[in-house]
Amino acid sequence: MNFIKNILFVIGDLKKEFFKVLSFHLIHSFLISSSSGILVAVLWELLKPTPDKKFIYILIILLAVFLIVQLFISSLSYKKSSKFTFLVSQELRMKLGIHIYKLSLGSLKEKHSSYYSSCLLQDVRIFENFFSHSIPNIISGVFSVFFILIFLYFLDYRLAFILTLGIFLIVPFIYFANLIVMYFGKKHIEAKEEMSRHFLEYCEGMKYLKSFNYIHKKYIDLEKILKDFKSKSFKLEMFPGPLILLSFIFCELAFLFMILYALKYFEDKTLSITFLMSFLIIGYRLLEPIKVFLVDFLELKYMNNAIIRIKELLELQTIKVRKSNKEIKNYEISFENVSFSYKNKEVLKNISLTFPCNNISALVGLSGEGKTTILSLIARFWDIDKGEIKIGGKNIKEIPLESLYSSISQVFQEVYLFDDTIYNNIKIAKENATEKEIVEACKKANCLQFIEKLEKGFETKVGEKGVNLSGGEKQRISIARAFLKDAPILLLDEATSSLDSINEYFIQESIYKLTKNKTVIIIAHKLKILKGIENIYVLHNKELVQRGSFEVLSKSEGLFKELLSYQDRSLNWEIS
Ligand SMILES: Nc1ncnc2c1ncn2[C@@H]1O[C@H](COP(=O)(O)OP(=O)(O)OP(=O)(O)O)[C@@H](O)[C@H]1O
Repeated sequence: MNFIKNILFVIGDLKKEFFKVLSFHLIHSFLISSSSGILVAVLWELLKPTPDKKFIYILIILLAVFLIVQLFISSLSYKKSSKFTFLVSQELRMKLGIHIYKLSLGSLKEKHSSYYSSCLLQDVRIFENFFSHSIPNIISGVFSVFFILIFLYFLDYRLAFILTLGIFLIVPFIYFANLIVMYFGKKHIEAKEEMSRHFLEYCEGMKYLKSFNYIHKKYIDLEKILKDFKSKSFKLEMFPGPLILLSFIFCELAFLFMILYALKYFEDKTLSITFLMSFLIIGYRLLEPIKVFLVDFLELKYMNNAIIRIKELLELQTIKVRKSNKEIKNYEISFENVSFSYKNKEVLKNISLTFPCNNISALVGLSGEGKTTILSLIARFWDIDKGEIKIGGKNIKEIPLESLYSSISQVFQEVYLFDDTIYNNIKIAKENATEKEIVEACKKANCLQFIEKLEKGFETKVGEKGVNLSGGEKQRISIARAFLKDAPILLLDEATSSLDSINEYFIQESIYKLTKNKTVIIIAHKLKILKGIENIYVLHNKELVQRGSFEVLSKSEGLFKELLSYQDRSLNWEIS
């Protein structure tokens, strides 16, 4: 009965609408069964020695009315059912979308992005198909069988009992077919996700596959995955199939068995010809909904697998915000004995540092020392294991996410652009930004010139992940976003690494202007650009090893001076 719980879980607050749809299907199946009753009445009248023609006409008119009402209710229940289905799937997709937004990056990264897209698209689609096609069949199957059986019991309980027995005999077959669908259905859904993941990688990584001449190997992998999917699809269809066929055969056998008994009772004179004929007609009508039910009931089990995955996604840990009455006094950021690990890999150990407001601070260290991690922790992409991170004296775990995100502008190492126009890509930083503000931000980020040179200017589509733009152009757009957002905290992670020297110079100037009343943290591998910065933190081996101004650090013995000297040496390096 887990599947009922699962269905109710997915339906959520729409239970009332669901029961309305159910009641329409119920009325519909009642009408279908009742029309069989009218047919029997016609038959009874016809088999009388002197049939009452007038009564037969009345019955036929009644039957016609029933059929019209049935048609009306059927189209109404179809409409209600479709409306309900698309409402549930829309709500479900929105619920999943919001849930994904609330996940910490740690939870989010536990699964491949194809998992989320297959949950949102394919699994919800399975659910959609089930609700729009299978639920009506299952409900009308169950209720039609129920109503017809009641009617048959009124006619002759002995024959009705034989048919009931026949129906119960198929239960073990359904049970085993269900187990098979549960098992192979799960594997099938997983294989589908695996296939979409590989296709995605195959397309996205094409540039690298070509440059490393690796396409052939990747194609063989893809072929294997496609074969695996084919085999799982085949198993899903083939293994439960014979059991369902056997169930059909058992139903037909039960019907034949019933005929044998009916003939026996007829010979015994305990069954009249009228009842015998009625049983033959209506009893046979019982088989149709049973068959439809059997096929669609398996769909239910397949859908159950999809719901289990949807539930799994909804159970992934979201970021929690603790209640607090404390106000943010300013935008100073402080780390107090912070330790952090990615799963089991410790990256930061007992780090304590302060990034003062109205000031620029910098993080320096070798590659992989945890600089980007520190910026991610400020934005609460992950939660720390130990210690406290505070903004203006308030623990970030107590700051509502919306307000935390709106306080931070971030320029990431990797720029992500949406497959939209340049204008809309910049505007994501400030929903209600005016055109003037966007142009101003572009001027500061030194990207107005290149945008205006494009044929469609701001309306140019950047392509998937910004493929139509160069690395430097993408980076400037991402800087323009930060200027536009104008948040009190600015986090710059190698923000100018893809730029030529001229652009880098002008943007740095803009950044320095921007930082007057902000808390700015810069990560830069080119240490020379940190000249004049008072707060530089040097990380090494998970710990903070040096702190101080550029002037002091460049003269003191330590990692900073060593890094600086290597940079000087690399500048003087030449191909001999
Ligand atoms: N999502 C993640 N899951 C697991 N480990 C991660 C993850 N992100 C980063 N790491 C690891 O954490 C360590 C610190 O990474 P981080 O990106 O913070 O370093 P960084 O100092 O910014 O490096 P770089 O200067 O090369 O950008 C690295 O060893 C990296 O492999």
